[in-house]
Amino acid sequence: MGKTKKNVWKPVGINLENANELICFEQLTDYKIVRGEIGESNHSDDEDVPRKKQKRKKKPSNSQKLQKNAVKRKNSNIDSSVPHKKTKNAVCSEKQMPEVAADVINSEPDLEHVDSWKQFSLPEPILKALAVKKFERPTEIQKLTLPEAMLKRKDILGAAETGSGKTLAFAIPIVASILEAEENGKNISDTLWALIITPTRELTIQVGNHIRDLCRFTNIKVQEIVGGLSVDKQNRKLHEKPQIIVATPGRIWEMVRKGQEHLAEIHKIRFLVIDEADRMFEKNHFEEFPCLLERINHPAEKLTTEYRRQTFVFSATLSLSHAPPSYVLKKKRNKTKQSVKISSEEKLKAFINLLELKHPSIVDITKKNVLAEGIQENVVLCPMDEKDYYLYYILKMHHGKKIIFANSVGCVKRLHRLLNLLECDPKLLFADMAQNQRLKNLENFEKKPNGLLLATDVAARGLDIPDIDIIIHYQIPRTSEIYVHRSGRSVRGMSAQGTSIALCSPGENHFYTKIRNTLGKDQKYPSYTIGRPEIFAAVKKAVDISRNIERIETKTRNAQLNANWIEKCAKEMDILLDDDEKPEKLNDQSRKKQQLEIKRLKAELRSLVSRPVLPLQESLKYPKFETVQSYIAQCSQNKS
Ligand SMILES: Nc1ncnc2c1ncn2[C@@H]1O[C@H](COP(=O)(O)OP(=O)(O)OP(=O)(O)O)[C@@H](O)[C@H]1O
Repeated sequence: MGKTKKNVWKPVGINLENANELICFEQLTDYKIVRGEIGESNHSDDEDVPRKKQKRKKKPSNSQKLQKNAVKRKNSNIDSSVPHKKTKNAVCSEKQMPEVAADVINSEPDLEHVDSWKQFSLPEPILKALAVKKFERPTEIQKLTLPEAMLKRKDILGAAETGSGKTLAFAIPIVASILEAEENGKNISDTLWALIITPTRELTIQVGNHIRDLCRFTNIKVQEIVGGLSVDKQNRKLHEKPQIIVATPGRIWEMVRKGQEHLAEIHKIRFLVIDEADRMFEKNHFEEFPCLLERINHPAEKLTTEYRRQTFVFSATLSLSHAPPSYVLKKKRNKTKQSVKISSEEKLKAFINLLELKHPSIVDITKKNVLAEGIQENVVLCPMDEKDYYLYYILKMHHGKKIIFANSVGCVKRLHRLLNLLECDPKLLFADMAQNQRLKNLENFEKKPNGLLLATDVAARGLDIPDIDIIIHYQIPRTSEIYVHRSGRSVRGMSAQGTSIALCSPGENHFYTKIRNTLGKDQKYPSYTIGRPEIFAAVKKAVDISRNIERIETKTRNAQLNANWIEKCAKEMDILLDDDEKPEKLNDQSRKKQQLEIKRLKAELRSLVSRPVLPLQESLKYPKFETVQSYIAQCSQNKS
């Protein structure tokens, strides 16, 4: 809701006999929506104006946008209070970092704050970058990985909860190794040194930015290579010969296959990182990934000790063990006549064999329940067709940033239409969307304190967006891994808290039970409570109206599409349709009637959704239900 100005409240005549806890109903008239910090409405006309103006401006290219984002991130992290002193390693030319250079070069981060990193003998530019980020001490996974990777030069299989800092655990050894090689007089400024593979484009860009942050006091070049953006532009970027490439498997393989010059010696990379490794090795996904691995591990190119490569394999669910899917189970049972459950050790062994790793260090600090500490879990058990009520209720009752996950694109699209009608301003993210739209939606979501993202599992892994309060599983995910990763979008870095709410219909109950079993939880479901039944009733009404509008609009749209298709086919085949073959179309009168009905429903809906659900100034950060309860108690005291 926006803040209101010039409010005029007018009593509304409604029968309140059965609404015990309801205080009153009023209609707000003569108001003006002012964009506020909490819950901006997408219905407001104010929002459209600058957008239209922006359209006229020449749009920046995608790569410009990405670069701008990277710069924005850099600037937001820079502590400019202390003067800068150039050091041997930190030869950062102003030409290379034009926009950040001024701040960075004039500031000398205080290395006292990063004392606890000094045990790893990190090069000074890395310590400075950590100081700028205010990362005072390593996280657990970093503490355990760095000595193995940097001092013992081991391959690593790393498993730690979501949001625990795995990116730096593999990035620091790479950057340190480049700096060390330079220090030893090697000219490797144009050498492809490390390749990092991640499963999604957004994650690739995020990891690229993260590493660029780490390299801000160096000359190291980092480049992202992802599908969906121009191949030519990315080709040009590779002509700059980046030392670190972060990529999705499909696009990088395409470029390797086509003989891209900088990738010609990909078998000589010193570091290979497979982030979200369990996802990368999933059957029928990333078909190009085995080809890429084969090229990197080409037997004819057996490397001398000089080129010994280190491989880092990371994921929050790397060692999560559970029974395979039922269809695999059935097949195996027929053969072995016994139940098969892959153990954590077997799973890790499979990665070691697939990647041909020799004596890797296994750093597995996942806890029994795998989920990140600080995530509060809840479940709503409800019939399928009531999920929309609970969803909207949760959105209305709790402030903060939220992500709604669904299993299919169709479901996400339907919810998008519904939540738009309910003025929740959801941003969409699914794999088939144009890449620039995906990035734009993510950026818009990130910016808003009460942002709402509606996504498929393309957003489930790795995305590191600060301050996400609530994750809603609109549909129960089919695997425990997805549940862990989805929920893990809410608790990032040190000392964060978040909530994961699953909407579970009777038909999904066995999936939910299986997830709980795999994650070692007991069978007592942590139930979500409806604190305000009267609000739930109002929410239900609004959802019903929206569904009604959505149903009418979808029906009309589908009928129109069908009619167009039949007519197009008939024209292409040069066939004249008989009257009874012609697709049914609404006549003018029916169309007008339908439009009036939609108009009426929309007006009714608007009056419902424009009213604040809770007349409290205070924001209801989940799960502070006691705030509502004490408000009700206070109101009834005032009444009596
Ligand atoms: N030592 C540190 N101190 C404070 N914050 C840190 C530290 N290391 C990393 N972070 C921050 O923690 C957040 C999560 O880090 P990162 O994205 O690497 O987690 P992750 O373990 O890879 O999570 P996921 O499994 O979900 O991909 C990031 O915002 C990162 O900047």
